[in-house]
Amino acid sequence: MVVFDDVSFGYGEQPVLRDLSLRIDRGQVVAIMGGSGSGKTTLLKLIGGQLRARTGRVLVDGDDVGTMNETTLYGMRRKLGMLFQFGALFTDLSVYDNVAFPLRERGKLPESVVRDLVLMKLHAVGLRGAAQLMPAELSGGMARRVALARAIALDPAIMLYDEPFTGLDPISLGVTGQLIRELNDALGGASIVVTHDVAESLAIVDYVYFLADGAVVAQGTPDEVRASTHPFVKQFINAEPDGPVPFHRDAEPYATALNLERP
Ligand SMILES: Nc1ncnc2c1ncn2[C@@H]1O[C@H](COP(=O)(O)OP(=O)(O)OP(=O)(O)O)[C@@H](O)[C@H]1O
Repeated sequence: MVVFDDVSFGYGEQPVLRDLSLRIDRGQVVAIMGGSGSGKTTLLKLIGGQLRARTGRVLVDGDDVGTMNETTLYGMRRKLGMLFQFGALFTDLSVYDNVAFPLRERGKLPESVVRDLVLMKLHAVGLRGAAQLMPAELSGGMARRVALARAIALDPAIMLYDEPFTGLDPISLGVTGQLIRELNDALGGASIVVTHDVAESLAIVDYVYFLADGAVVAQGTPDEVRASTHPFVKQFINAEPDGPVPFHRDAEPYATALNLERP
């Protein structure tokens, strides 16, 4: 469903992805893990076509995103559903109208069909009973689930999740993880979960890629990841502050920055 074939990308002079190759097959939920600034969000933007690879190819459902024009890009994006960490709901619209929004925007659907689809999506996330509430009346976990119902309104073949677990309480965390898995299996497509949340994602994904400095440094199934002796993977799994991923970003020496080196 998604293939990165030797992809390089940078903002200006700064290289962000270096010769990155990975693939996500139909039916799979795949986690992309990596430290802050390792290029995870950039990777999602390359899939959505907001950014284009400098070298290499990004294929979505077999088509090269880098060569798409406006029209084909628009068609490709219809296959994508996105849930972002702060995927804000429209605060002046009810839960029902939030989920109906992408369906109405698409046009042509009679309101009776919109209604059935909205209730079906809300039912899938367990919130049919919240249809008439306003976003301000929802807990953080509920709001995330409504955003998820809205993201799947048009039955996307590929779901992209950017930090879906951030800021959730343990119960909402588990519910969101299970929903990601169940919706993937129900939609019959593929899902990519960009996350720092090791425990939650290992419980639901089929495969994990670890990114560091814009390259894949380790990969495997959850069982392989748990058994890995790779220093990077161990640092991540055990949440160690320092290791192959340094705590400090490269900077001038601290003493120089504080002007302590003057005689
Ligand atoms: N629009 C931009 N212009 C310039 N540099 C950018 C831009 N967006 C991101 N970067 C840089 O590219 C690198 C990768 O950013 P990216 O957002 O992909 O990382 P990330 O892995 O998603 O990080 P995090 O987990 O902190 O969200 C970072 O060093 C960041 O500073």
